[in-house]
Amino acid sequence: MEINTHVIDLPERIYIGNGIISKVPEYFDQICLKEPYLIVTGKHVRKIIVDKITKEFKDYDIIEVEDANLDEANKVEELAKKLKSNVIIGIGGGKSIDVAKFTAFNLNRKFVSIPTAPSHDGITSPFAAIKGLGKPVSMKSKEPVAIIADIDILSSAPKRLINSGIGDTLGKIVAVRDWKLAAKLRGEYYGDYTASLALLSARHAMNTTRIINRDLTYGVRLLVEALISSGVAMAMAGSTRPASGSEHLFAHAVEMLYPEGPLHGELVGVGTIIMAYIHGINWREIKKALKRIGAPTNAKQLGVPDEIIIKALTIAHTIRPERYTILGDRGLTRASAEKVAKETGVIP
Ligand SMILES: NC(=O)C1=CN([C@@H]2O[C@H](COP(=O)(O)OP(=O)(O)OC[C@H]3O[C@@H](n4cnc5c(N)ncnc54)[C@H](OP(=O)(O)O)[C@@H]3O)[C@@H](O)[C@H]2O)C=CC1
Ligand SMILES: O=C(CO)COP(=O)(O)O
Ligand SMILES: [Zn+2]
Repeated sequence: MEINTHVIDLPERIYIGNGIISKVPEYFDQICLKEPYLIVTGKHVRKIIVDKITKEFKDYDIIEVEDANLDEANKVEELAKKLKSNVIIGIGGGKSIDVAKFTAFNLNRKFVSIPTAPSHDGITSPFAAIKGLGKPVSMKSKEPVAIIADIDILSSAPKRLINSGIGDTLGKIVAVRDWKLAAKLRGEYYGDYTASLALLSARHAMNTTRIINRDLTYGVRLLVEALISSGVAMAMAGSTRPASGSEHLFAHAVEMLYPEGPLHGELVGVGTIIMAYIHGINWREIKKALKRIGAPTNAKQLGVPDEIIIKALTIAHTIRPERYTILGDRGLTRASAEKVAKETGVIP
């Protein structure tokens, strides 16, 4: 009899609270993380936040990444080997965290996640979106030994980044429907528990849209918890399936066609409106929620030409053919793509 082993890599410890960034050295002692450390960050985050963390470090190096791609990951890998660092720390948005966890996985080093923006659910997930590997989808990576989520820092991130995290999380409403559909039509494994966890994150994100305009700190805390549990859902499922369906395929397609475009979560938000419409669920509620917080709901606000939106809708199903979604095997015709984009108000 074949025994299927399902391995779940979860974060070991999550620190979440206000002003906790100054406690990083204390936390590292608690979980016995030893220097030298390698910090992976971006040039903006380095200026604003990294110095606050490294004040008490003695043996460490910092590397700035501009993009989450293979070339950058290779540079980080080389430096980590040279430095003989056992701990790779990602400080920043999704890009820096992804490069750090991908390198930590390849070298089998410990990975610490210090998010500076609640813009994505890669904070916890043992997956990384690394460009240059053929497909714009996530690769298996290292789970964090610790996540340090300072709500003061996360709340002071630009509003656009906060809204982006809400968009990424609302996407789970569609992702879970797509997963259920794949289970019914293709007999794909469907994990009820992880699906529920992902949906719970989306519910939290929906609540956040009602709170954040009057209580930013509380709203961000709620959002961060949602992002963390969506990442846990991915870890438990052993894939990004609970967190990424047709709405993400649309986002990836736009990113491919229009690389310097919007933030990941902004695209996922608009993708969620469109795919919810195709699923026949309450897409207006999703659109209203995004509008409430001032997140983009159409091509103009995204800064993406209408033609790219239509093209992306027609190619989205080809991005990850093995992941069945509402787009089916043949995707949308150009005429249908135009129709759904118009009816949802994404294009005029
Ligand atoms: N692994 C996974 O499961 C997931 C991965 N992702 C990936 O994450 C990426 C998206 O992450 P996202 O955070 O939106 O984009 P980025 O990491 O590219 O960050 C966007 C910008 O925000 C800046 N920034 C971050 N924090 C702050 C802050 N506190 N104050 C001011 N500026 C700040 C960054 O600065 P700097 O230039 O210094 O970095 C960067 O310029 C995509 O590559 C996506 O594929 C998304 C979801 C899940
Ligand atoms: O962005 C993600 C979840 O929010 C990861 O999804 P992908 O596997 O589609 O890259
Ligand atoms: Zn995402």
